[in-house]
Amino acid sequence: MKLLKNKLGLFRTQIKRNSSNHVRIVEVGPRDGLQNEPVHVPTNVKINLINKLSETGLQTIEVTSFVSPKWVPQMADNTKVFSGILRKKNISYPVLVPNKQGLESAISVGAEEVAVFASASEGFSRKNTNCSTQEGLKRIREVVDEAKKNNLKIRGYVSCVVGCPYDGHVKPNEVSKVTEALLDLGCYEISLGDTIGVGTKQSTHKMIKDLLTITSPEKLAIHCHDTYGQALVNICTALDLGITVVDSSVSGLGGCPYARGATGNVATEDLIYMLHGMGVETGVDLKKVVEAGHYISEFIKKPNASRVNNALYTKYFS
Ligand SMILES: CC(C)(COP(=O)([O-])OP(=O)([O-])OC[C@H]1O[C@@H](n2cnc3c(N)ncnc32)[C@H](O)[C@@H]1OP(=O)([O-])[O-])[C@@H](O)C(=O)NCCC(=O)NCCSC(=O)C[C@@](C)(O)CC(=O)[O-]
Repeated sequence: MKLLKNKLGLFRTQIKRNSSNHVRIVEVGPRDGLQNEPVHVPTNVKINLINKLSETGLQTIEVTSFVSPKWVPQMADNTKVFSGILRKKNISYPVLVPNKQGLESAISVGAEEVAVFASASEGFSRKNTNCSTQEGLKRIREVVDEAKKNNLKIRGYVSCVVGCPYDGHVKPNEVSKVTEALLDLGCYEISLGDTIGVGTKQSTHKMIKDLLTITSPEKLAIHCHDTYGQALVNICTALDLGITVVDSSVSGLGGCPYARGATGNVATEDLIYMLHGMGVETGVDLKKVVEAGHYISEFIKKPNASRVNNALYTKYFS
């Protein structure tokens, strides 16, 4: 009986996967990628990067964050960056906001979508936002109420969905509780952040399965840092469970300033290469993303963290 049930479950997942042959990529490089960059990245370089990314076919590009510049100095030029980019009609340009002060700044420059963030673990919540998860959710309620009055779209993040740099293992039901709270507040989608990239196929599967008891895969996105090289496997696990929105960072830029040692997100180039190889459409031109990734990696003088970029750049451009 159990075997039959498992087989049926797998069959349903396959149907879901086959019927959804498109993945929406949320490019987070300009925000999540650059926020932890020790080299000061000038405003015009950030603007050039975002404009290049806008030409690739990406539908969503997270531009910057309106957080305290005392906490994240690299994002202090948020208003200049947002105002300087060439915004295309068919692209959404969300910005990260932690509180009402950030929301007001975002609204003042014309942001139409904001992303709020809470942590499934207490330790990370305190280090990242100077408050408990519950206090954070209260702050988010204020942001969401105001954002709704201004007709903004609101995306939610849950950080530390499988592990926390301070508290260790995070239980799936803690992730589900915070996700449910953010959905109840009115977020249209929740991005599940493996902030320190410790997830494996098994822990990612367990976490998402728990979430699927309270919501549907259409409400979820996956956001994997690649610290342990597990990101693509974990993304495939999420796709198998019906998730069709994936966050990534051009050339694997980044990390979180409050999660020491964590590397960047899965590289957008690697994600596209994998998805296209699986026959999944993204609408994104890999060659143009490779060019954008090379541009920013050259500027910050770091080896490009995308293996696909390293393999393809000379092939495309020499
Ligand atoms: C939440 C706070 C503000 C609390 O920080 P706090 O120090 O408790 O806040 P405060 O209200 O006491 O304010 C302190 C000072 O900051 C200013 N301030 C306060 N807010 C703002 C604002 N919005 N914009 C500009 N300035 C601001 C405020 O005006 C004041 O200035 P002062 O009076 O001292 O001159 C702070 O902890 C913070 O900004 N944290 C954000 C940290 C961050 O950006 N982390 C990275 C993003 S999260 C992430 O990367 C994970 C994610 C989303 O990618 C998913 C994943 O990977 O898992």
